[in-house]
Amino acid sequence: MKLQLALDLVDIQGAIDIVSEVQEYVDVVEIGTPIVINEGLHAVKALKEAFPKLDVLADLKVMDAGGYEVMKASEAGASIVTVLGASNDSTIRGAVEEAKKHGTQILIDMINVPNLAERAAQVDALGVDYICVHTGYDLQAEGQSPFEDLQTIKSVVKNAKTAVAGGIKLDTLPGVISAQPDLVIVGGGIASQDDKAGTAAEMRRLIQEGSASVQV
Ligand SMILES: O=C(CO)[C@H](O)[C@H](O)COP(=O)(O)O
Repeated sequence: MKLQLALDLVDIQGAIDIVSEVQEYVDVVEIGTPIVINEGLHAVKALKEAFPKLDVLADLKVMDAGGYEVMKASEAGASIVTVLGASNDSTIRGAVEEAKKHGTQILIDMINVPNLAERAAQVDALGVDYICVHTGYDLQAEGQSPFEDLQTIKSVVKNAKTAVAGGIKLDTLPGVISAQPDLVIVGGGIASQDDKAGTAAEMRRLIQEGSASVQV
């Protein structure tokens, strides 16, 4: 199980500052959609240059032109690119095909997909690397969480790895870990904390403990 730090509400320098504090505890750094909108793919390039050992995820939430968008993000240094599960299958196929040329991975974001189990099974057959349940900020504000959705995809996804995002904090992490996703995505739960390194270290410890308990 890997830990991904999502950076959304900062600029490039702010992102570098946060990652500098927590880099030893995270596996993947996400350049969130707001950063890409504000700064472009330069943000992906800058973070990859600053932290070459970390995987950088470009949260483009691609909805069309999958091949082209994945090509540009891969050229900027992204190891993983997000494509929306609500996209047409042809967009997802184009993204997967292009990703293979670059050794990049595709994470399908199932945000706002109504028929989650059915669509997750369809997307799983398209050769994607990750399928991610995600409760976005607007629904988090209405009290929703991605935890039930994670159970749903765990029961139907057979090929891809599973991921979960949306308001995960230190106190809700144990419940997430017990569902055994392959990738846990945390934004504000680390980036908005006063003690970012301490929080990330504790999350890393819990994840290692949770992964080990399943292996034995
Ligand atoms: O993709 C996102 C928003 O669309 C966020 O990066 C994701 O939800 C994780 O951040 P947080 O833990 O703060 O919810």
